Amino acid sequence: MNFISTRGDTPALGFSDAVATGLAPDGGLFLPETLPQFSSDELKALAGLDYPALCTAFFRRFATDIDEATFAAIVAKSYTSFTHPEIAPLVPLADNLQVLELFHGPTLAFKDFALQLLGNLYEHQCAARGQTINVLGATSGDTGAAAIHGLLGKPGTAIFILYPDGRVAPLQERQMTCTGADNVYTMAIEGSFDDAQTALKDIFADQTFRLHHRLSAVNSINLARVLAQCVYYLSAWLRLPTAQQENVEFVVPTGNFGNVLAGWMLQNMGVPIRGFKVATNQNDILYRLFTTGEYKVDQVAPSLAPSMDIQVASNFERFLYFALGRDPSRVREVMTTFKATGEYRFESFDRSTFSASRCSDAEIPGIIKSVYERFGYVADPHTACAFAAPDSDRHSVVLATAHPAKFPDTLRAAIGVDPRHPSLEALKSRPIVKHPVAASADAIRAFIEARAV
Ligand SMILES: Cc1ncc(COP(=O)(O)O)c(C=O)c1O
Ligand SMILES: N[C@@H](CCOP(=O)(O)O)C(=O)O
Repeated sequence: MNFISTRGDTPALGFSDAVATGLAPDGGLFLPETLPQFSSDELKALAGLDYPALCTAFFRRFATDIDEATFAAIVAKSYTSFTHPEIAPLVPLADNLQVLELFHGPTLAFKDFALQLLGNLYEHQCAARGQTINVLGATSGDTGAAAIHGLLGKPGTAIFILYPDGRVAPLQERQMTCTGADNVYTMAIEGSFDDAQTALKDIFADQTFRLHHRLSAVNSINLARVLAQCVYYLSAWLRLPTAQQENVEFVVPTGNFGNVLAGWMLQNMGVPIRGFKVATNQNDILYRLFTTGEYKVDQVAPSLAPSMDIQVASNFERFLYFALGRDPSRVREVMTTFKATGEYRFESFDRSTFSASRCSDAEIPGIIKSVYERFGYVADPHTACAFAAPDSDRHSVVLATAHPAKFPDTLRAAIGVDPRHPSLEALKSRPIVKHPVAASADAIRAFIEARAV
């Protein structure tokens, strides 16, 4: 399987090279050249596989340049650090409502699903190619921690994480800055996640720097992230009774649009999912897109669901590619206009698969309370956004994207509960090590230059 850039000016690459490259050199995002199709017989054959076996079977369609036994071993290792035997349990709340819990990995957020795997893939690549690798990511809280824990102490790797200072939750910051690992560098920048992500893309666009440092990406600009996230949708879908399978809507707390895009890509591979609800916080650019057809950037407003405080959603470009009939020249045109004006209006696009909801900060505590009172379920503030606009005519599976213990202040204020997790408690007495760096590509480049392996 080859992977092509949404902007069409990069030669197609195999899986391992596309993963190592991260952002395509033409500024676009990699996508599979064609989306493989799963027939209903093939789907039936996947039912009953455990999570690692399902993940391996799914990736056979994509990671065709890694032999199956090697890939299976990488996958098996990646999911041993999850504490729930089902890896991604489906918790019933009502007849037509379930929660897909995605927070049983080492950093208690859905990012672990892809970043444990990516960390092990990088380790495999370093060994196979006899090279070191420097990994760069931007985070609004969870990707950074998960990426760091995917690569912690792995020989031949260094990891550089940009995050908006003061705009991630205190325990998220501790997960990144209290590791004590000497291959981890956390850069606290002034500004928002969008500022961090813009600087990161500028650095990846600098091919000389990227190639010199063998720089790779851990954000969902990396196609391996999105593919690994397809697997938990598939796993959940396969576990639903037949009547629910075709009527299911996944309700997805959304920021950078990687999570819900993964589900949508799986639907486009022939898995008959009814639809997806894009659930935003008060940073509602994607809510506005899917209700009006207009994609228009606004100021990022810090919220109680800080990891979703994003306006410029990276994976919009992948969606755009499909929405524009897979025409890279149109993607280039739209992205150039968008960069200059901060807006784009679709004349028409089929958004029937998507519904959308948004949730203000004023609403989040009330939703946490009502979910707790109605179902006895403790939802973190991001997951709470997915409960904002319940549907009655379909089977809803809400994606619980983070463990509530990461956000104790909001939980205490909403329901008087103080959720704790031993891995987070252990961090509270450790020293924070972070590096203030200006949110400019030059300053970040200089920082990396001095520390890269
Ligand atoms: C807890 C949590 N929920 C939801 C999201 C949004 O996911 P995505 O950026 O893939 O849309 C994030 C960050 O990405 C997150 O950390
Ligand atoms: N919410 C994310 C932001 C980055 O998203 P990604 O999926 O592109 O890595 C975070 O927690 O860092």
